[in-house]
Amino acid sequence: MFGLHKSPRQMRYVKGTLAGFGGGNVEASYLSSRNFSTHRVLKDIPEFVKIVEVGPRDGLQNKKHIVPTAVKVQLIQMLVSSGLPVVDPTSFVSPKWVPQLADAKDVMAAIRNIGGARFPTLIPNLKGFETAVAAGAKEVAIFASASESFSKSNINCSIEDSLVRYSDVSIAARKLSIPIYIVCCGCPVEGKISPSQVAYVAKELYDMGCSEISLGDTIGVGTRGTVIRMLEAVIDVVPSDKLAVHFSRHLWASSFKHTSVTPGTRRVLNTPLPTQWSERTSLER
Ligand SMILES: CC(C)(COP(=O)([O-])OP(=O)([O-])OC[C@H]1O[C@@H](n2cnc3c(N)ncnc32)[C@H](O)[C@@H]1OP(=O)([O-])[O-])[C@@H](O)C(=O)NCCC(=O)NCCSC(=O)C[C@@](C)(O)CC(=O)[O-]
Repeated sequence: MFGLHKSPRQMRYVKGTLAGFGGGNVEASYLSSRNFSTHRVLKDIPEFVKIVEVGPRDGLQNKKHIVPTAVKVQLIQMLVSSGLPVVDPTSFVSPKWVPQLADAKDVMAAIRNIGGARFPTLIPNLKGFETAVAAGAKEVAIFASASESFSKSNINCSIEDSLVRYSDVSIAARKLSIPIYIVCCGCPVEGKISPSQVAYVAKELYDMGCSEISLGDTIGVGTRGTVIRMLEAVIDVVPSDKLAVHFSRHLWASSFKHTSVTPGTRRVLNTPLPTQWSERTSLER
């Protein structure tokens, strides 16, 4: 348990069942951890773990059938009731691109006053930012890619254009907390993404004032080895306490089973509800 490695006062721990992860929880996974400190990023374990549940947005954005707004709201309420401190509720993206989340305003209106959790919502540009804030969002997340092809297929612009776009958002959002997502381990079009490329995009986002940078294994091809190399490159340029990770289920499983990339790297873990990559490909054009 954390206490084996940290003093009791350092043991801040947010406990939550990992949706879609067979009901296992983080604490139990850590108890079975072994093999610390072979890598720089594994030298320490986090003081606490924050779970960000992204299911209502990431899980539902690729579903073939559009889930009714009331069901989404109920899902969010239940996730908050289960004790999850941060839930990604929806995204303010183009309804032509993601019709599954065209009801973002209604979802936000229904959940904005739910107490006990934060609701960072995903936005792709200034228009999304303004709409989200008008709908009651108090926190937003932008999503950049370290893959040129994925950036184009996901937000229809190059990496450099996305950084300009997000710089505008960052200026507008200065008073808000802005988590960031980056595709890091692999790209459906280009394949492997180099750690230095991830580090470059992460640093740009950090420099523009993003409070948190979540590195995403978006298509679920990351391994413990590739993620460690990527994290080592990123923590050279961004403080580790600003980093989060967003893993697919298999990476979650292997990370926690075999010790994990999370010790020493970050306090925030994202956990999407189970989705199949075959469903996710619907986002590509
Ligand atoms: C970025 C755009 C909008 C560019 O899309 P575009 O077609 O290039 O945009 P545009 O500027 O040419 O505008 C086209 C139309 O979209 C409208 N528009 C423009 N912006 C918005 C907006 N914010 N909200 C609503 N509408 C918007 C705009 O007003 C216009 O409307 P029209 O004049 O045709 O009626 C589009 O590509 C888009 O929405 N992409 C989002 C796709 C998406 O949601 N992908 C999934 C994200 S999840 C992810 O990336 C991974 C993550 C985060 O989960 C982490 C992980 O899994 O690892």
